[in-house]
Amino acid sequence: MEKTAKIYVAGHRGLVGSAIVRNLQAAGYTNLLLRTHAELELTNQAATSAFFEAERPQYVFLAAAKVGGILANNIYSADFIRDNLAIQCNIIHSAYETGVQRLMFLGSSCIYPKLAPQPMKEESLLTGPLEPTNRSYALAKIAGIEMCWSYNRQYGTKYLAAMPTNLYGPGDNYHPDNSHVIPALLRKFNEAKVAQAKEVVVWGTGTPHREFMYSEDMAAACVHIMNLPDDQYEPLLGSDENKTGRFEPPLINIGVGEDLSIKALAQAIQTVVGYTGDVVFDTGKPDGTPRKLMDVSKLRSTGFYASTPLLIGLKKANADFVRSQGLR
Ligand SMILES: NC(=O)C1=CN([C@@H]2O[C@H](COP(=O)(O)OP(=O)(O)OC[C@H]3O[C@@H](n4cnc5c(N)ncnc54)[C@H](OP(=O)(O)O)[C@@H]3O)[C@@H](O)[C@H]2O)C=CC1
Ligand SMILES: C[C@H]1O[C@H](OP(=O)(O)OP(=O)(O)OC[C@H]2O[C@@H](n3cnc4c(=O)[nH]c(N)nc43)[C@H](O)[C@@H]2O)[C@@H](O)[C@@H](O)C1=O
Repeated sequence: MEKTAKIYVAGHRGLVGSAIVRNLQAAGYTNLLLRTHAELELTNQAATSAFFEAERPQYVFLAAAKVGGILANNIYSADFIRDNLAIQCNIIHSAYETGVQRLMFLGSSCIYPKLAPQPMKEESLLTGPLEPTNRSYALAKIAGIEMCWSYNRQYGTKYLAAMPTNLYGPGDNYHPDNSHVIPALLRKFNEAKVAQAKEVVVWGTGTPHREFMYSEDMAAACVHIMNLPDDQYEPLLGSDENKTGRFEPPLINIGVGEDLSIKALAQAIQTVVGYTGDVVFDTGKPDGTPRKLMDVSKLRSTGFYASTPLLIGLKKANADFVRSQGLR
């Protein structure tokens, strides 16, 4: 991407979108196209189409989505499938109509089957049943991958679907119930520390394993991939199955390649926060997928390695939480 290229970051106030904007600005990109949710409702097809017609971005990072943790996905499953299908359908089709050069659609590691072999390779897509707690969100994301693939095949577009592992970082959603595990536990341990509470309740059995990537590393990976030269980018765009007979969607995993149990994560957050009470597990809450460790060989073959160790990232994320809540 040239430094003056017009780059639309959809969802630029979210965890990932805001990190992409900071990364692009630090690298000297001067022509970023940004719209808040209030300014542009991306589930509205006419509004999205009019925006693309008027602005004609050259590159698009599609980081706008309805996002939440295990409980929100389970409870609001209709909202998750409806909003995500609409947002991605409107953006991908408008990008095609206005000649966007490259588009990166962000999915999630939950697109892979619940019991996919570990670490999960891109080729595990559509090989088995999904985790029920987030099936509606996962199916919307799978439809987004198929949409990128179909447009690439039929229209010769260059749309790539990137599948991040679980993410965390500054500006995260710290809602007590609807957020992901790291922001939720940062809130719970900090609040318990302030209140001198006897215990903190962690959901599930503590045995599931998750892989976590710091949002700044995720943004760096997205910008790195978007900037790959054609001879490295185009092989990622999927094959034409009719010609090759190969099931090769335009898919790339983004992660760090290592995971830990939720129990070990809770202990790490407890240490970072400095909470000295007990940790108990609420086994009435869902565990979700037992393990989802990404195979990141494809990403690494492009030359990208994440640089933030989990403990450093947790300290930075905790500092953001403390600052955002005015606790210190
Ligand atoms: N966070 C994570 O752990 C993971 C995230 N991902 C994926 O990464 C991407 C970004 O996620 P993340 O940054 O965490 O999400 P956030 O919830 O932090 O941000 C999403 C952004 O999208 C905007 N948005 C949502 N709905 C609409 C809409 N209808 N019209 C316009 N804007 C809208 C939000 O604006 P507003 O807040 O104003 O509604 C917000 O700025 C998503 O595709 C997600 O699926 C994948 C794996 C893990
Ligand atoms: C990114 C990813 O995020 C979701 O899937 P998930 O990986 O299950 O994410 P999670 O962060 O919510 O939970 C991870 C684990 O942690 C446990 N856990 C403990 N205590 C809390 C807690 O207090 N809050 C939460 N949310 N989880 C907790 C929880 O029980 C689970 O075992 C989907 O949205 C999915 O669609 C998706 O894409």
